[in-house]
Amino acid sequence: MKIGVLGAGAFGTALAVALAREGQEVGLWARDPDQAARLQTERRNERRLPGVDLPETVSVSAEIASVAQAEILLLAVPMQQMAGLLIQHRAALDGRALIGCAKGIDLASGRGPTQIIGEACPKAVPAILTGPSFAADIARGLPTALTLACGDDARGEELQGALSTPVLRLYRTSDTVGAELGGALKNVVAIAAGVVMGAGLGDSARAALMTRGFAEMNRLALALGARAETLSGLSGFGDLVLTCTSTQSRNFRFGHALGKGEAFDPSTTVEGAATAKAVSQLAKKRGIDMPIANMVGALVDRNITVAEAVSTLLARPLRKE
Ligand SMILES: NC(=O)C1=CN([C@@H]2O[C@H](COP(=O)(O)OP(=O)(O)OC[C@H]3O[C@@H](n4cnc5c(N)ncnc54)[C@H](OP(=O)(O)O)[C@@H]3O)[C@@H](O)[C@H]2O)C=CC1
Ligand SMILES: O=C(CO)COP(=O)(O)O
Repeated sequence: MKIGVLGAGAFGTALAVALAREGQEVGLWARDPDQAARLQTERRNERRLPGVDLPETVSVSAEIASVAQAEILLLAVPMQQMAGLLIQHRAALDGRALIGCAKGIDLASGRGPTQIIGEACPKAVPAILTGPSFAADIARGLPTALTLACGDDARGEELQGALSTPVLRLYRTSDTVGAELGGALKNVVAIAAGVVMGAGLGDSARAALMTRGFAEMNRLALALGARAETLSGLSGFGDLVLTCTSTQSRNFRFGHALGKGEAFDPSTTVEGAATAKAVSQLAKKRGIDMPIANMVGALVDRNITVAEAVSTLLARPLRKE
């Protein structure tokens, strides 16, 4: 089955490389014609995924209509860009299997990837690929396990088969809500974990933050219809652990810089920043307590200082676990 990847960033390029290494023909779409031409001739994406060669079976193009002819399309653009991309290119994309790879919630609509896909492209088969996996690890061929969530389990099984490789192992679920909320919320907690470490609060405080963050993830996700086992799986707990404990994570590094009072490159993709605000809004509407997400949203907007955020969290009333 031919596969198309829309978005030639770190993750899109890594997925294209991993699938092409298994002999798959992969079309990779970069929106900028100059960048597409450079990748196609140089066979490298030095800006987003340095040091990785593109296999011969990857062809890079800025023509979305040609890449979109593939049966399966992976949408590897940042969350806040996904709705615009789908609406702009609906004619080319509707009716395909469209697999969201972004980890976040759209700030304007409060929706996750599969709902955004379903609304923009009503004839598409919406799915999501998520779980603990750094682009650089995938590109190096290191073993990774991810979650493929599709509401239509029969189509999900086809996609699972088409996108798995011996080292990229996909587990399957029909719980799209749980899979996408796990991936979105763990980025918010990872920013908070970075703040804790950057502010010098220590490993014990990070473990406490991760645990309370996981409780918070469950509270919102279950209220929105997710299954508890999805949150405990790769797309929730698994990715929470990875992202809160690795300096490879951009969300963690962004939080670390906040905690230390250092600057951070604004061109870096940090999905948890907008998503913190999106989930705070979702939770507020439902009366759900999300102190960590609220704190991250306020820090991102510079409405509070790190010292104020820490003392607010520590001053919360003592309660049952
Ligand atoms: N990197 C990782 O390890 C992983 C990332 N993800 C998820 O994948 C998603 C993408 O992240 P990642 O690839 O790392 O991000 P990058 O910052 O590396 O790349 C983002 C890419 O999206 C492109 N892009 C941005 N806006 C648009 C648009 N409107 N239309 C078309 N293309 C656009 C950018 O193009 P341009 O260069 O022209 O700006 C760039 O190629 C995120 O949601 C992230 O959470 C998931 C798992 C792992
Ligand atoms: O989602 C990821 C790993 O699973 C990548 O995390 P960052 O976006 O924080 O780099």
